[in-house]
Amino acid sequence: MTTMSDAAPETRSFEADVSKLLHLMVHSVYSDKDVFLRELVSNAADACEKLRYEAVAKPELLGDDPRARITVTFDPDQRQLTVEDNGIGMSADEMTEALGTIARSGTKAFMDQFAAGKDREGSQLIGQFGVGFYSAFMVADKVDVTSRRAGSEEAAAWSSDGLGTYTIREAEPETAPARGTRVLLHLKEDAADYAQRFSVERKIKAQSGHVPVPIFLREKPDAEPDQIADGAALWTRSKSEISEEEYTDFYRTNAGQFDAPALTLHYRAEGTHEYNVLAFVPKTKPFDLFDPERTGRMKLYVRRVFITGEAQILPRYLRFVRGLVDSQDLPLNVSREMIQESPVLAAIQKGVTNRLLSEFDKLAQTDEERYLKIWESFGAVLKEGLYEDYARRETLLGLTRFKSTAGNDWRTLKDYAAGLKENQTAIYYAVGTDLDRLASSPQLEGFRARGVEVLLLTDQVDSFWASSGVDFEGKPFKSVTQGLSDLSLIPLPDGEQTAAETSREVASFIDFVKEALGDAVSDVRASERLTESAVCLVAPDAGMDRQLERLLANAGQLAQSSKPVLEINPRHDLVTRLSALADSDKDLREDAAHLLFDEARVADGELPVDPRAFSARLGRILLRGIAG
Ligand SMILES: Nc1ncnc2c1ncn2[C@@H]1O[C@H](COP(=O)(O)OP(=O)(O)OP(=O)(O)O)[C@@H](O)[C@H]1O
Repeated sequence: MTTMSDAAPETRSFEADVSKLLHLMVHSVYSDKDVFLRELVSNAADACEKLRYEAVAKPELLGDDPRARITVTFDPDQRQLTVEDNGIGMSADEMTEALGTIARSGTKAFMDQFAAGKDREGSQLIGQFGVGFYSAFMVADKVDVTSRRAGSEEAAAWSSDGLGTYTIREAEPETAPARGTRVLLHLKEDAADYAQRFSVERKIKAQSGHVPVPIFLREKPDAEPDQIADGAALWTRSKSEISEEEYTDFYRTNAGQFDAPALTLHYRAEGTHEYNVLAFVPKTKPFDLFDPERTGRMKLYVRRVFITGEAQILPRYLRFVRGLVDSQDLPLNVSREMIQESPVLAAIQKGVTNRLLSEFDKLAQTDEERYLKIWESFGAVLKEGLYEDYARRETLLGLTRFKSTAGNDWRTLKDYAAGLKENQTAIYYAVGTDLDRLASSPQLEGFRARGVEVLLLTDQVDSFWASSGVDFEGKPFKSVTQGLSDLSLIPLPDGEQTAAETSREVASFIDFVKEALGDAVSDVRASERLTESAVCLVAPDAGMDRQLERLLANAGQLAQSSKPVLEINPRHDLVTRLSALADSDKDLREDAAHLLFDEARVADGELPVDPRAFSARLGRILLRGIAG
């Protein structure tokens, strides 16, 4: 600390974002205020675990008080509640940093959502953004934090009413905890319940009964504390002794979540490496799931000592999984960086990833409905694995579910393969952003007519994996907007005729259109894939899928986009009539050529090439129609 004088408290302003956040907390009509208690207990437990970790290298930090402990004191007369730990503590600088700013990215997004917010969502957001401490201001009109860093003589005191400023000063040593942090809440009038035993005890047991640090409760600072939670690590107990409620409590406290898990995986790996795994798949999807900075949320413990939340235990495409791995074999006394490189960790990563995927598979077989819920929340993330994790691609393809032209239900690739048509050589897909629009795109018509199923892919990631050379049972994936479709080989159902040869007239109209459009297209040709629409756009034969090209172009990753191919339906009334027009109608044919191209662009979700020219052409044609 550079400027803090001995006695005088120094008043500082919160960072602008903190002020906004506090304003939201203070004024929220948010009903589930209990979460503040879970946040404070969870911070206290984290502080104890951090100390346990630092004490591996520096046992002297523990002094004569080696047992971690959280003490909660309620005082109904003073309307106060205190959460105290004997963990790592904070120096004055650390307090200014931790309790005056918001370090995490995405906080702005949090606040926008919170402000817009429905209560239930708000409660889920608090945990996700590490704004936990500030939630104390939902129930307190003043918060005092006194802390002493482990191993330090000095202590510091922070205080705020949550209204824009806080004070920080040196604390008199005798008023501060010998080690660790004390958070004292001056409760608001309508929050007096949090100073009552029945309420505090019940809430802590329900919300935080499974934190890995024992919790004591006492009435007033000089009373004898009772232990209300034993701090036994839930994951070391046997599965058969643990109830679903206990798992859910643990998940909520440990992962800062507010829903119930959609899937719980708890097992002990034995053999070359020994470790316990307790992992949860959430029910609801965090909204920062696609934030590029979002990393995995699995914590690493070594023999019950918390090591880091940063170890990448699972691949990125499983970043929605919460929980922990507790290893028996990793050394405690190496740095976090070294642990990351350890072959033991690599073995754990492999083991846990495989196990999770096989649990998904099992669930898909035994309880499809539950699996589909998980898929609906996290399928778009799992699919990233299709191009990031080549070795597990087949497994992941087996887990992937699709919407398709075959109906509204989710489909598997096995379902698709079972319905392959005679001479069908590929698995066809269409990519877009909107399912309904995709389902009605003209490119699908010829496939529909032949009963060929087309997968309808609407997640961003789909463009990437589907065009990365994937195949299933020997059949490659092929975009319906890409190149020539080989539809002519697939017979139409009985009674329907295969396309007749394109007439000379139509062929020459096609040549005319090609000339009229010039450089705007790479080709104009008769289409096999259209049955009802007059025109559609497809990618050139060797070109990229059109949706992928659009994505890359929008992201500025494409120097030059390719020219599309305009396909014309030679059997369409409009086309045959235009083809039959005399040469003297050249102007009309020219307008029609451009309008057909614009129509195809619009069907693809794009704008006409030149809106003014478009209106002029449309106007001319309408006038001609009116004039008869
Ligand atoms: N009891 C405590 N002991 C030591 N440090 C603490 C304590 N409480 C809070 N802190 C510090 O304040 C920071 C901010 O706490 P806050 O609850 O707002 O977010 P967080 O704990 O980082 O995130 P999350 O709530 O998602 O776990 C913590 O990261 C920690 O550094």
